[in-house]
Amino acid sequence: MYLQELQLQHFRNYPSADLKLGPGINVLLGENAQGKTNLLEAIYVLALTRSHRTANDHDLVNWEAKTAKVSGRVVKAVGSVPLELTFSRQGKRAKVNHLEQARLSQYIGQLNVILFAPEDLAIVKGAPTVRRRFMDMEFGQMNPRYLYNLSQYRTLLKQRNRYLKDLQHKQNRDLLFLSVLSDQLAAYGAEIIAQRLRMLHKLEHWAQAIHAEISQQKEELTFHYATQVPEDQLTDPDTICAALTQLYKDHQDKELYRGTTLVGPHRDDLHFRVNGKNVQTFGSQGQQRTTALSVKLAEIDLMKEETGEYPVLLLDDVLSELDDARQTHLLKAIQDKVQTFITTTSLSGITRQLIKDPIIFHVANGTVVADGSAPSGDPATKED
Ligand SMILES: Nc1ncnc2c1ncn2[C@@H]1O[C@H](COP(=O)(O)OP(=O)(O)OP(=O)(O)O)[C@@H](O)[C@H]1O
Repeated sequence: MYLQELQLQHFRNYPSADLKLGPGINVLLGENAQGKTNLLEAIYVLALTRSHRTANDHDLVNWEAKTAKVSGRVVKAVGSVPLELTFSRQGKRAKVNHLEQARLSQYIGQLNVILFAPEDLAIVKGAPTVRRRFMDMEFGQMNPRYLYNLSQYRTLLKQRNRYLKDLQHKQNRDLLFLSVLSDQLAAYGAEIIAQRLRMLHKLEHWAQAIHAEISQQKEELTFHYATQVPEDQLTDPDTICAALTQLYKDHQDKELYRGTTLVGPHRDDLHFRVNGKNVQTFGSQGQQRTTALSVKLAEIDLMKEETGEYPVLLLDDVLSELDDARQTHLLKAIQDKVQTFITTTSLSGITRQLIKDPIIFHVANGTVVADGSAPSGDPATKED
């Protein structure tokens, strides 16, 4: 799939913008703080209805305006689809084919994106919440069922936590309602865990091959899904559900004491191991970087397999962060098959091959102008 056009209205520092995009490589070129990342963010938001930089949608609205709009047209094998998102104080509205969607989960998945940013290292080095968010965002956009289970699970989790808090200080506890909530939560939790395991199994397969190649076959990357559900019960959703139900019973006193749910996919983690050792704790910087890049690159293949289409790649300031070997792998993975957006302050830093036939957009102070070729005299174009 690729994004053919993008329109912005009062989005961040753009009063308005209307871009015709290329199906190959699109370079967003400009000085610092001009709006390059804001453009990438707009594409990310158009795909996922939320930003990767802020949890507050209102940050996306231009400081001088009340409403922001992002719209675009996605071209897929089956045809093209117009998408539109509006953000205002009243909330956000999402349209597919000009029709308003009652649920955002019906909208997400129309446009698939993978964002590469310097913060990706946090997937390996950061807290478990970063890895859970990674799984939820990525698997959610590939699989509407995952998104549905997740949203049901979150609603029930809030309700169960509230009820646990209510029970915390009571002498006479009515535990029947708690067990009803536990059963419901276990059912959705089990679906999420089973889907995570299925997707992680595939992701591991692709990531392993990429990691082995980058490390010249010296390292083997493996994944381990860390959960309280016993390993021999991590099979089908029914078995996982029974295991979770048992865990809620085992942890009941502790949960009542703490007033919160201590078991389930919202507490699970994903460990990356290189040659059997947890790379978060024991890996070198280089191994951690290779792991993060392998996992992100593997997503391209996973998305293609799950959705039938290649996703759109957003590279925010990452090329300068990668050494030559890692740049080459990134390049090989996207070459001629994936629409890519790259932000950069200068073309000279980008691998020569990577900027083969790019469309260049000059970004300055909330305006963006397309340019068929790189500016003359630029170091990257001198050899042409
Ligand atoms: N809601 C908003 N309304 C108006 N301007 C905003 C809003 N949010 C951010 N900005 C402005 O957008 C600019 C930052 O844009 P952006 O993050 O896209 O920079 P960039 O071109 O990617 O720079 P760098 O190369 O430093 O990452 C800043 O000048 C900031 O003040």
